[in-house]
Amino acid sequence: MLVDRFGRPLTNLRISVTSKCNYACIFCHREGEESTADKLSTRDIELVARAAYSLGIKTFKLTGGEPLIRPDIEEIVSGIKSISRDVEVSATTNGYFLLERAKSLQEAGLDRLNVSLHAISPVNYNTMTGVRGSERVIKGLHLARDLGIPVKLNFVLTKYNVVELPQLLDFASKMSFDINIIELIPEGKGRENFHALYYPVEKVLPMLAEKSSKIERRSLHNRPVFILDTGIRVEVIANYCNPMFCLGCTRIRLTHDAKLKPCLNRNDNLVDIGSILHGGDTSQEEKLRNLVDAIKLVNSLREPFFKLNGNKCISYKGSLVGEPRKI
Ligand SMILES: Nc1nc2c(ncn2[C@@H]2O[C@H](COP(=O)(O)OP(=O)(O)OP(=O)(O)O)[C@@H](O)[C@H]2O)c(=O)[nH]1
Ligand code: SF4
Ligand code: SF4
Repeated sequence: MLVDRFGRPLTNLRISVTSKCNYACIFCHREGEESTADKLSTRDIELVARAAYSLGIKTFKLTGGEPLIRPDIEEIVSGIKSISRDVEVSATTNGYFLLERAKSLQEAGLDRLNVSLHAISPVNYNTMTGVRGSERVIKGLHLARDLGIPVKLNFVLTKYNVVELPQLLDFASKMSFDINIIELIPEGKGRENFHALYYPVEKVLPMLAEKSSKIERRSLHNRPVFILDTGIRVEVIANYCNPMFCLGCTRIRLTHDAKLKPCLNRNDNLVDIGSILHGGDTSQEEKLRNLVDAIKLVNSLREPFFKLNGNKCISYKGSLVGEPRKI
């Protein structure tokens, strides 16, 4: 397994299979990517995943844009699953196409799903996403549950939807779904709308603590996990000014335009693998060798975005950001 200069193992590859999306969320960070043409074929994705697996990466997350927009998303899943039995493939989706695709994704081998549900009320859902889709997504969620696909609900916390949180906890508890409560990050639309939308996650922690019997910490990002009395797990994702979070980062990204990306928040240290995947007449073995070298290079470029300096939080550039978060 690869480990970076800061002692962080590399276990996880997030693959943005497309930059296209049928939603217009007011906080979208677009995985920190710049919007350009999609360049990854089904075969390209499988090849990169094979190279990653040979370096000890066994966990793969399909993201977008909206991954279920791809007509070949099932082939992408089965291609990665064909690498080995110990590979996990999950997807993060807005859930709009679950009704049509949940069954075929399960048949392709998808292990689990993260589905965004930023509000249950149709009006607030529409405000958050620009789409009248809550009822359809909730139907898709029922189908996923009936099929036995493990689901985590993603809830980006903002001033607009904080009122929805108690209802969401009830819904998730009834459905036996876990939850990610995600603090807004100043990236993409989240940067443009930050001051209008930002709601600090600390303000909802007392409510979670009151409903919980136990609090654990996950190794990924050292995220706090509240185990609710109803049995579901609620993870809190608060990256901004949080050196503990970056210290637990075990991921790299493959962008929709064929670049390896060491950090969600940076675009200045990408490794372009377009020429390895698409350049000339090289054999698959040679492509795989070159991809392995590219992943090693990206691992050497990994660096926590936020770091602790004494009792202050600094960015990777060394500039002072503020007081480190205590979550
Ligand atoms: N800054 C930062 N944020 C991340 C990172 N990974 C995930 N996030 C945030 O967490 C949100 C939810 O991510 P998901 O793709 O649903 O999955 P996850 O919970 O991170 O991963 P799993 O536990 O494997 O399902 C993303 O939209 C990001 O806002 C990361 O490496 N860095
Ligand atoms: S947050 Fe997800 S669903 Fe919303 S616009 Fe961005 S990619 Fe689409
Ligand atoms: S280093 Fe920090 S900001 Fe960058 S991807 Fe990892 S957790 Fe996210």
